[in-house]
Amino acid sequence: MERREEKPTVLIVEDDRALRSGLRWTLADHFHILEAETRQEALSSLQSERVDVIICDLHLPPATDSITEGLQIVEAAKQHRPSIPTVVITGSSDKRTALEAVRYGAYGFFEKPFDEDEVLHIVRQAARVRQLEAENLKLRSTLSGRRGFGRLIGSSPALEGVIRQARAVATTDATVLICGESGTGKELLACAIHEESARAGGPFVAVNCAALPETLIESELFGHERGAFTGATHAKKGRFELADGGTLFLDEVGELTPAVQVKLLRVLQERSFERLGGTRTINVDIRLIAASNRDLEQEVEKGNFRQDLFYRLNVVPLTLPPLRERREDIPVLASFFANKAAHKHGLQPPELSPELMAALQAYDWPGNVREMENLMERLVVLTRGARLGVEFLPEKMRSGDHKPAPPEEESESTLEQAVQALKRRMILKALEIEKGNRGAAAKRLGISRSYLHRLINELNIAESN
Ligand SMILES: Nc1ncnc2c1ncn2[C@@H]1O[C@H](COP(=O)(O)OP(=O)(O)OP(=O)(O)O)[C@@H](O)[C@H]1O
Repeated sequence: MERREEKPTVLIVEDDRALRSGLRWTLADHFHILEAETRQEALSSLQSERVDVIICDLHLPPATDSITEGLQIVEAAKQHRPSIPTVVITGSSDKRTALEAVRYGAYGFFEKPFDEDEVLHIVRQAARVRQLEAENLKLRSTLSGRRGFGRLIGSSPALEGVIRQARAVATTDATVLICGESGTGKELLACAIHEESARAGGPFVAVNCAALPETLIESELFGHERGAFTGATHAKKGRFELADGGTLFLDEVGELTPAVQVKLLRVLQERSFERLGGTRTINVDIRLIAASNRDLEQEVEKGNFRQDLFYRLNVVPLTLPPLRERREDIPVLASFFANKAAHKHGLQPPELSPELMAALQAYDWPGNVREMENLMERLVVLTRGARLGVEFLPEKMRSGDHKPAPPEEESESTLEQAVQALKRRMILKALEIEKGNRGAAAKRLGISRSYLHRLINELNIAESN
C-alpha cells in the first residue's frame, strides 16, 4: 500500500486558481498540498485527510462579499484535536478583517499579493505549533495513564463486564459489533480496543454512517477516481484505504443503504474493493469494529438490514448498557467531567455538592454519558466557582421528578429554548413515525440526514428502537 511521505499537509482553500497555484508552487517542496475551492470541499478534506495547516481565503463562494464562509473553516479547524492552525489570506486594504479572523481563532494572516518568504515562514511556524500541540496531547494522555481501556471511566459491574470481554477480544483480529444507546461510549470502547491491539501503531479511522449524506457514503468509504462523477475533480482515498494497517470503526452501521450493505459484505468477504469509477483492485489490511444504537437483529427481521452482513459483523457482540442501568458510575463520571471541563476553561477543579450528586443520581440520562459530559461542562462554565450546586440544573432535573417531562415549550423561558424544544419534539415524532429510520425521518422533516444527525447529538435526543 502506498503511504504518503511524512511532510506536513497544508490544505489551501482558495477559489482563485492562479493564487492557488502560486501558493502550491511556493510550498510544495516542504509540504504535502491539498486544495479546495469552497468551504464544503475544505470540510470534506478535513474529514477524510490528515491536515496540519490550513491556508484559507476568507471570501469564498457563494458568499464572496462576506467572510462567513472563511470563518466557518476557522471554526471547524479549531474543533480538531489537536486544533489545526489556520492562516488567512486578505486583501491589502483588509487588515481589520484579518484581525477579526485572528480574534476568531485564526493563527495568522498574510496579504495578497503575497511574499513567498513570508508565506513559507508563517506556514512553517503554524506547522510547528500543530506538531507541538500533538506531542503535548500525546504526552498528557500517556502521563494521565488514560490510554486503551483506561479511558473508560466507571467501575460498575456492568461496565467492567464489557471491558473484560473487550480486553479478551482486543488481542485478536476478530470483527466486533458494539451495541448500545446513543452516547453510551461505543466509539470510545472501539478506540480502546484498537489501542490495546497489535494494530495500535496504525490508524484508527471512525466513520459515522448516519452523518454522511447518502450520495457520498460510497465514495467516502471506498474512495473514487478522478472523473468518477460530476465534481470528482481529483482521485480520493476512501476510509477503508485510510485505515489500512489499523482499525476501521463504522458507527451507526444500521443506517447504511441496501446498496452499500451489499458492497460492504463483499469487502468483508474478499478484503478487497475498487474505488468508485476505478477498475484497480485495492487490498486492505483492516480490523473492523461496527456499532449501532438500533437492535440490528430486529432490523434484520424487519428486512431493513441484510442478514448475511449482520452475521459477518456480529462475530463478537459487545453491549454497552445505558447509564441508568449502571448508576454506580454516575458520581465518578460527574467528577471526571467536571474536572475535565474546569481544566479546559482554565478553572480550579470544583467540588460537587451532595444535592447535585443526588439530582444526578436520580436522573434517567436519556442521552447517556454524552449528556452528562455536556451538562457538567455547562455547570462548570455557568458556576465558575469552587462548588457546583443545583442552581443551574435544568428544571426537569431539579424537581427530581422528571418522568414524564412537562411539555417543553411551556417550561422554557427564552425563544431559543422554545425553538430547541420544538425541534426536539418534531424530530422525536418523525423518528417515531419512521420507526427510527433517520433517512426517512430527515426527508419527512425536510432536512438532510447529516443535519438531522447533528441535531440529534446537539439536542441529546435518545432514540428508542
Ligand atoms: N465510560 C466513559 N468514560 C469516559 N468518557 C466516556 C465514557 N463513555 C462515554 N464517554 C464520553 O462520552 C461521549 C460520548 O461517547 P461516544 O461518542 O463514544 O458514544 P457513542 O455510543 O459512540 O455515541 P453515538 O451512538 O451517538 O455515536 C464521548 O465524549 C466519550 O468520550
